[in-house]
Amino acid sequence: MSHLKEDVEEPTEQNRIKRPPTLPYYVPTPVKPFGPPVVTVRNVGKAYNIRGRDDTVVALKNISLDENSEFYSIHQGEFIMIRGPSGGGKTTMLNILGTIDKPTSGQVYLFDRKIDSESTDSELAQLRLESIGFVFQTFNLLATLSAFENVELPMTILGKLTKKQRRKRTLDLLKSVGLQDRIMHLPSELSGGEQQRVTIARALSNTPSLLLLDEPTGDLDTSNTIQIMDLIMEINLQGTTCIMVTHNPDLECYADRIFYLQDGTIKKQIINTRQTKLNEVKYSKYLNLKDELLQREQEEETE
Ligand SMILES: Nc1ncnc2c1ncn2[C@@H]1O[C@H](COP(=O)(O)OP(=O)(O)OP(=O)(O)O)[C@@H](O)[C@H]1O
Repeated sequence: MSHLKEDVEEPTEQNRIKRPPTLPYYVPTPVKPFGPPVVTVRNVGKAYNIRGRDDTVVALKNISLDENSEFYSIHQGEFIMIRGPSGGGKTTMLNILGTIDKPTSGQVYLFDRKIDSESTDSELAQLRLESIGFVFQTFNLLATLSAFENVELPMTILGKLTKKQRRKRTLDLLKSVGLQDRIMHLPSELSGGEQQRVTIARALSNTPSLLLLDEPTGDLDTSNTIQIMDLIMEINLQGTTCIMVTHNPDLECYADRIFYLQDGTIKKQIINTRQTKLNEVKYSKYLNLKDELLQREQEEETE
């Protein structure tokens, strides 16, 4: 089954278009083609044992993302968002897709490689280093290394480039995220938005096929949130598959497809026929207006 954009133009009840890209704070982006499936999930479950107690927490129940089913596989170049209530299993799912965690049952196929409870830690570590980039809410930069050294490190560990090639790629990456003037800064000398840019540059250092992002804008203000989302979308439009967890419903417009996870299962998915960006000025106005209305409502209630 093909899942090119044209195939999903007609919304069904299940795959309805969440929002047409016509609201004033949306900026449409070019329609892009998708490649073959790169992430397939079959009957994945995850149960955590509670230390010191004869008890388990079931975080994921029988999740499948499979061609020919409603929740089809993730295709190369897709931008996926995972949303849902706290404790629903979003981070657990992202960690399993990123091989940071292994499923208790079922299998994940990443670029045709099978990952299950039998996969070895060293095999998964190599797969992560070569093919997967990670961006977290809390930046996770090494505090004693400069922006340059943080970005260069994964390339040094992988050992495929010469020192000269690494240096050029590091500078190119820092330039691509707009940090050419902050190369020697330590993380503590950078703003939150700048630190997240370094994290994104570092995540891209080994040219990953898959970029996983867990609340990448959770600690950022509106302006930085939009700048970081625009940057992630640019990376996605160049062909990198992105899977992002977020609590912010206003960011859904950046995604091609959104999964809603609750109680460890996918409750529904939404397909956007077209990705859109947020226009910072108009979106900020909309947020201010929303705040004003909320404040007025509260004042009226207390009168
Ligand atoms: N290491 C762990 N040990 C035990 N239970 C865990 C562990 N990690 C997660 N859980 C439990 O698994 C369930 C899913 O957690 P998860 O972090 O995936 O949810 P989430 O949707 O990402 O939540 P949030 O939005 O609050 O970050 C929760 O009930 C959580 O308490």
